[in-house]
Amino acid sequence: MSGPTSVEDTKALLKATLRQFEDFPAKGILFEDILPIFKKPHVFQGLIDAIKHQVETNFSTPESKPDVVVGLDARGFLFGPTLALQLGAAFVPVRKKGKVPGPTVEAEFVKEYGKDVFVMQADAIEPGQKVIIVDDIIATGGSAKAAGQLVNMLGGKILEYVFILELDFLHGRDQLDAPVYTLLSGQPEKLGS
Ligand SMILES: O=P(O)(O)OC[C@H]1O[C@H](OP(=O)(O)OP(=O)(O)O)[C@H](O)[C@@H]1O
Ligand SMILES: Nc1ncnc2[nH]cnc12
Ligand SMILES: [Mg+2]
Repeated sequence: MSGPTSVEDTKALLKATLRQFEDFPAKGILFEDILPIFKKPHVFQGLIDAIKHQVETNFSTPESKPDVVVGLDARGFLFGPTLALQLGAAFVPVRKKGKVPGPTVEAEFVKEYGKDVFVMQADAIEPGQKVIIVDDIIATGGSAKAAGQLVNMLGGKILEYVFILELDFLHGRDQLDAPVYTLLSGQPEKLGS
């Protein structure tokens, strides 16, 4: 079949493309592997088209259109820049500590299997710019919350958070200060359940 794929078809394709690995990177974690998406151009294209459609539907006027897509180091970098180009928006990376020169802002966070520090260049976002924050997965929400804190520190206005997959039993979205859009949700609460 050729031509554009519907959002429902894209969700089914994404679900069929993700892989799970038990006990990675730590015992008890069921790891959701998104990398196979990028081996299949039609699945990657469907992902971008579905998110673009959602953003353009919800923020359709020139006044509401996003100025910036913020992507989270590292897996948010795999599709954030492509999405930004498609939306006619800038791309700004949130990086892990130790990689970014010049004046920066920082936020510490705890995630499903560890803790880290996110950093953004202090001139990356202008006050009042409208921002969409993207990442592959929301688990506890610690990473996305920290990214949101950085955007807020620079005076950006967060329109929404976008994820490919939500591990909904961890209720990560409850930590976030703007609407959340995810294409897929769900995961068994415990390995083997
Ligand atoms: O909702 P949370 O509990 O914060 O977890 C979600 C985050 O964890 C993973 O990143 P990770 O830093 O592990 O790896 P990456 O560098 O490959 O993106 C994932 O890509 C999300 O960014
Ligand atoms: N279970 C999981 N699989 C992949 N990435 C993750 N990031 C946080 N939890 C994750
Ligand atoms: Mg990540």
